[in-house]
Amino acid sequence: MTAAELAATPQQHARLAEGALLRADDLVAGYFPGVDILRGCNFFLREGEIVGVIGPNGAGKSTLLKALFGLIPIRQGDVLLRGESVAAAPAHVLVRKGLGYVPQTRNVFPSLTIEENLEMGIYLRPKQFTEQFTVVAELFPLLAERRKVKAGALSGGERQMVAMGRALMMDPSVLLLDEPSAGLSPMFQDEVFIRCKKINATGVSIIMVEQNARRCLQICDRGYVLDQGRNAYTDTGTNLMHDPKVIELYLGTLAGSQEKKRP
Ligand SMILES: Nc1ncnc2c1ncn2[C@@H]1O[C@H](COP(=O)(O)OP(=O)(O)OP(=O)(O)O)[C@@H](O)[C@H]1O
Repeated sequence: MTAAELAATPQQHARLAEGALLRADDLVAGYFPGVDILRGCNFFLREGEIVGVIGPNGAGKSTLLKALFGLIPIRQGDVLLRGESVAAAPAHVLVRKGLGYVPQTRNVFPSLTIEENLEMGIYLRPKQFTEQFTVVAELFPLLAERRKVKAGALSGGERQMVAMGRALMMDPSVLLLDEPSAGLSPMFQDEVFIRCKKINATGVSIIMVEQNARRCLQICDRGYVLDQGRNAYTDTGTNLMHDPKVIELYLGTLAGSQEKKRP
């Protein structure tokens, strides 16, 4: 089955999404009344997977994460977490249910130290701070080494570690990452993808929105290409990377724009 065929039918989505950890069915959502950004988007994440979401600028990738995390109202369709509808649940409830979210920008408190930033991540269960800090520091040793340094003094890559570390403090089962490699040097970008694999290996399922489409698809179990708020293609990361239509329509231009950004 080709990527195009998989994306074509909502019935196939419904069948494939059965038993998924997190799924969105026929999602319609937006910011302003009467303006839909997601226009019938289907998505699912199975336990243990890394799923990548790529697509052109403005396709609705970040909006999908915000809708899954209860940050914008869902106008139609449903979001199910372990089979339970959470479409109306606000973000703080979803955090308790095991979702962690790392926004693309303004994802650390610059005037707070690394340690204080991580404390903010577990303010719902402060007594577990020490235990969870040890777990997070195993993934990001730098956070322990520099725990008294203010986040505002860190590099972009280090801030990204703080943001991911903070989201991991609540021991989530699903981590939603919005363009974790954005604005980082190629070396730090690579580091981010390696860390994501390590986090995934600890049992955390990951949804990753990325502009660095090729690198994202390389580490993903499955990927979605969004276009104009709908699924354009979906398949395994490897198949999407080698699908001539996906290359022609999305990877060529996306890869080109990535190249141009590099110094
Ligand atoms: N807070 C907001 N208020 C109003 N409109 C928004 C808001 N955030 C995004 N949009 C609009 O929603 C549309 C989709 O944006 P979104 O950020 O989801 O796209 P994206 O696929 O993540 O693209 P990019 O890669 O450029 O971030 C765009 O037209 C954008 O202008």
